[in-house]
Amino acid sequence: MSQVWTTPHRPTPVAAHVPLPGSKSITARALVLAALADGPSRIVRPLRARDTDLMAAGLRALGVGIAEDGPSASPDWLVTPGELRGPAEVDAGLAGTVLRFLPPVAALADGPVRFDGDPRLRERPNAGLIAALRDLGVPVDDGGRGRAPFTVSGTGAVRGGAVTVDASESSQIVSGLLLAAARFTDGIDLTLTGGVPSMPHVEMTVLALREHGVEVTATDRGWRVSPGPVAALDRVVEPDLSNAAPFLAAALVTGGRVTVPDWPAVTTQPGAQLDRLLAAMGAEVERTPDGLQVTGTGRVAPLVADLGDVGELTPVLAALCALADGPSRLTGIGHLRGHETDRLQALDEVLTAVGARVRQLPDGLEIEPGPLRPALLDSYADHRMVMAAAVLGLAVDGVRVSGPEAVTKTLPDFRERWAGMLSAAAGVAS
Ligand SMILES: O=C(O)C1=C[C@@H](OP(=O)(O)O)[C@@H](O)[C@H](O)C1
Ligand SMILES: C=C(OP(=O)(O)O)C(=O)O
Repeated sequence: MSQVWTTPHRPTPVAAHVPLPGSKSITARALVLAALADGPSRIVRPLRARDTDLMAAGLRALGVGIAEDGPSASPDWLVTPGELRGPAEVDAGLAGTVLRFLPPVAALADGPVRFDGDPRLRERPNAGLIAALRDLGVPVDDGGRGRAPFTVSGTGAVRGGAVTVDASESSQIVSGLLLAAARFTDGIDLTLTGGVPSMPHVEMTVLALREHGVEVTATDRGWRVSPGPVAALDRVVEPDLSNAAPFLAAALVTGGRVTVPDWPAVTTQPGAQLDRLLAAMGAEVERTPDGLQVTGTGRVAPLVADLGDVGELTPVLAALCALADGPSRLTGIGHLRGHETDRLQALDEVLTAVGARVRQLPDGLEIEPGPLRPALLDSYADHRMVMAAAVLGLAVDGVRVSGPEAVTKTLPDFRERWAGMLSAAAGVAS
């Protein structure tokens, strides 16, 4: 039976340092590239959460060695590439990264690999990836649905070469193809048919490939990856800046101060854009020797922004919009209808329940704050909807959310960290 979490109400300013575990997106890329590399790689401070554990399990099912090494509280992952093989089953859970990054790896395996996952995974769009794999010479049986469940029947090699890809529904389709492409006989010359959301995540993929010694060129139509070895690489994973969003938002909502340490000076993580987005919403944002420091000024300003590059920040930013002192308009995020849930619909329901007036646009939301009221909210099995509910609960006494365990997807101890932040007296909240 699903739990219900009464989110803590906080009428006084918070003051906390909130260290955060590793980035989901960097951990996922590190695992895939290490699995395809020419020798063993060490991943230090990997995110350990449902999505990344499923990525590791999927790679193990394909023949990759992944072992824990180091202190038992936060072991490294040692990844030893092996001969990729089927038959295998990959449980993608609700992880878009597993759904889109592992089929091109499975295409390199000898034998059939079946992909499936949670009921909602079966609704997440994947036709662009399946069509591209077929065009690259890889048989995929998806029963004509363009979604999971599907079976990739690799023969141990992928021809690769020129391919035209529709990645309008997810940047992960591009990332998945690029990550495996150096191991295709002819590499890949990928042409996009249209737009692609979440460009920073594609840039993260390109950077990770280059760090592994892979030649990647941006073309005027897409990207080209040269065939060749993927060099083994030891790497330390940056903290997850998207998961910093609810904690930094707490400073804004309560007029307090939150610092997230180890904030990278340069990064491709979209969460890095929280500095400008929270500043636009009224926060004072400063990089200190400690990390990124966000201070609330007592005002939450409305936001008018295209969030197409930073879609995964939307639930928390939309929660802030419901607490702002004017109407907001968030656009460029039509693809969020294919995320863990239809996030535009879910945010409409949740923000309306706490008193906002919400209008869905084809590619976004208009949010007009209203008199706030307590409500029982649904998590829609979406980790970021739980985090959004927590932000609302700071300002609205009596916000409850069902299914809070959805946070296991990327931050299993979110509720403990949230409580730690609220109980810290200008101290460390971990
Ligand atoms: O490549 C990645 O690690 C991700 C890309 C984005 O996906 P979409 O382009 O499907 O939004 C993002 O929303 C997701 O959380 C992680
Ligand atoms: C969209 C997200 O996840 P996924 O990697 O499953 O697409 C997300 O974490 O916000």
